[in-house]
Amino acid sequence: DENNQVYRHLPPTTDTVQTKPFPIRGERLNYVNTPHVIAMVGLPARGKTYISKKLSRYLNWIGINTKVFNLGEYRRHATSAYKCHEFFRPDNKEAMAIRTQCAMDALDDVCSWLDNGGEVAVFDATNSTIERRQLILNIVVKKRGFKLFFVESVCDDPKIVEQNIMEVKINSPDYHSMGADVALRDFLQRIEHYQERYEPLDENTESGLSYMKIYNTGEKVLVHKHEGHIQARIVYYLMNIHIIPRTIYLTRHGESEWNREGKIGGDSQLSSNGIKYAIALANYINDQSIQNLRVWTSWHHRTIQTASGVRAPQERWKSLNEIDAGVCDGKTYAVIKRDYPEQFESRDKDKFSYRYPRGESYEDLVARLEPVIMELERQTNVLVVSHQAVLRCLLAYFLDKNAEELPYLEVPLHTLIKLTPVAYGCKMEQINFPIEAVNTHRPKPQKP
Ligand SMILES: O=c1[nH]cnc2c1c(-c1ccc(Cl)cc1)cn2-c1ccccc1
Ligand SMILES: O=P(O)(O)OC[C@H]1O[C@](O)(CO)[C@@H](O)[C@@H]1O
Repeated sequence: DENNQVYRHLPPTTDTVQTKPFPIRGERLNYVNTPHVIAMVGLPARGKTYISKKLSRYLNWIGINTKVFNLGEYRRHATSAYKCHEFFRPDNKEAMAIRTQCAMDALDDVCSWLDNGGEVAVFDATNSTIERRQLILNIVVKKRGFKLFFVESVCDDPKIVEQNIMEVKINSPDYHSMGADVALRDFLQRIEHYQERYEPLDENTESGLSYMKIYNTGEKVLVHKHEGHIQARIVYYLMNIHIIPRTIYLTRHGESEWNREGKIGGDSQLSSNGIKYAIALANYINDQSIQNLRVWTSWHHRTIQTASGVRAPQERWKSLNEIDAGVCDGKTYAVIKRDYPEQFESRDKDKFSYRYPRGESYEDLVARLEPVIMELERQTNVLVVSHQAVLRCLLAYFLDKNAEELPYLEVPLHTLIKLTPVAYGCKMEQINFPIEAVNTHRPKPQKP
């Protein structure tokens, strides 16, 4: 029924008292959104936070309400300024007590978040012993009935571990008052303390757990008893990401004839300004001599024309086509406001979910763009030539923008967006080409 509830027995017939059948007492059968806990496992500097943040960004973008709970933040909140690695000695009883209490507090917050609308909680911690994983199982599964999936990152490549420490560890609050070399040495000691007690996931010792082991950033993965749709999606996503340095370029097509007339949709030609942009873009990109560059366009003429001068293999993606405005295709906003006043008004009320009659919503666009994002994660250097609504969706993924902000992101014509993955996020640069173009951006109307 409408709550995605699955009933073992037929709901009570309509002639009984209650108007809506109520779920079977005490059992969560709504398999569609059974709350999930993803618990990370691994030594420090194995990319656990990187995976946690990236996975959370992806799940939120596809509409699964996800939040990361980082144990390091709880420890920093519970203790005075970090001194040195001694805190992490396994025989440091006082510190161990604080660390266990922090874990309990974090798990408390995980459970209350999942009780209040959260769908996936990522517990970002080392969780490096069987004892700690048993504690999580008892609280999350046995006591609360949530699903639990462990994700272990195993990495014995010293170069990658060092890259991690230099990129994200020595800038962490723990080391803000130390020099880089002191911080590096201290952190390596910290890893030693965890190494002494580290018990990797192994089906011989923890046969009942659902988990995946990722070796050396995805070179090899082992999946053990994963269950359900969400866990399968997570396995698939984590098998597709990589940390090879690369750049993703995003741009709209050059100004089109219908842009000039204020008409939405269609498949019109580039205007003379748009042709100038196509030439300038091709010169700029060709001059960069970007290695192994791939160019992706939509099936619309205006994007194919815009990319035509770029010397690189080109692919046409139907899923990069502009949002389908249905009955409003080919109309200006003024005509839509005149002919479909109630549609026009309701669109701005909830622009993300609003669907044009016989057309699409931004929500529909995100679903159709998920395979594009998945393939972008697998690639290295790509130039995407697409459209205003589509680029808003892609930008929202890379910049972690929510459904409220997404439909109003500024993506002007004749602007090349350059995205470079850094540490836990993306650096964005905008290259504005000084070529005349109309402004197609409609800001959110101010509430009266
Ligand atoms: O396995 C690692 N070991 C050390 N470091 C790592 C990783 C991964 C990583 C792990 C699993 C997957 Cl599916 C992808 C990346 C990312 N990172 C990372 C490197 C530099 C900065 C921030 C994070
Ligand atoms: O969601 P918005 O703000 O109407 O922008 C999407 C519109 O932008 C355009 O690409 C150009 O105006 C139209 O084809 C499309 O309908």
